[in-house]
Amino acid sequence: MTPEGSLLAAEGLCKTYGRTTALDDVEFSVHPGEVVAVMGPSGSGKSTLLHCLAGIIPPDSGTVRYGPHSLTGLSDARRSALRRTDFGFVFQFGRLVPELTALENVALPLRLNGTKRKEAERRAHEWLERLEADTVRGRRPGEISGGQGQRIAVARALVTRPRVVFADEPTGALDSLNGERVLTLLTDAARDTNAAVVLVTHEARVAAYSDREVVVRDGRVKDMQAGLL
Ligand SMILES: Nc1ncnc2c1ncn2[C@@H]1O[C@H](COP(=O)(O)OP(=O)(O)OP(=O)(O)O)[C@@H](O)[C@H]1O
Repeated sequence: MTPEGSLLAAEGLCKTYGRTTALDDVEFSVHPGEVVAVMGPSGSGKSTLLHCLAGIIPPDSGTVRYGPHSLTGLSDARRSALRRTDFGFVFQFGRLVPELTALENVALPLRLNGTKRKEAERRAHEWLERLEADTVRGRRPGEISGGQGQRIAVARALVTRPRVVFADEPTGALDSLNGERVLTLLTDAARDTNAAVVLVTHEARVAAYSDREVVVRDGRVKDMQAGLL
């Protein structure tokens, strides 16, 4: 796939940790509304790719373009601001704030972006309903199940209406039924809002929820549907 019309595109990404090559001349792009599954064995470079794409870690060389912005050329402060407004994140273990209720957790990204409490909680409530987690809105993360926690994490990632959602093994800690429900809710919601999704996983079944799969092996990316494997 060419990066033409893409929302996020990386070229020539390289990243090493000491003697380990985590990314080796990687190209990657994703379009608005597209769900791309990033697959590959453990240690192949999937998380490093996701972190470089999201501007969390800088590559040693190469570029990441997000819309008109060169992420790699922005200051740390601008990159952080862009992450808060334009990107959403879901991790393997929700990473919810333990002291806050589910509703407060979902409202948090809006509050950090300056939205007033009442409006932030109204929108958080809507997303909790959509993610089928409204019944636990008053509970703290220690008082809910793993599946409920991941639904809350997805609601929190989507509440700001991000243009790109980065999900790193979002169902890795769930049983298959809960995992499938979370994936359905995540990808449906992202498609409805025309958000792009970069979905890192080593579970083959997750690919069924994606529009395209790429495979990372030894730091190199291969596009399955481009027939390069
Ligand atoms: N902070 C770090 N310091 C040193 N080496 C690292 C660091 N982060 C990643 N690596 C190494 O880079 C390589 C790629 O790691 P990465 O976490 O991107 O792989 P992955 O495909 O996401 O693996 P997994 O599926 O197990 O999460 C691995 O060899 C890993 O050990």
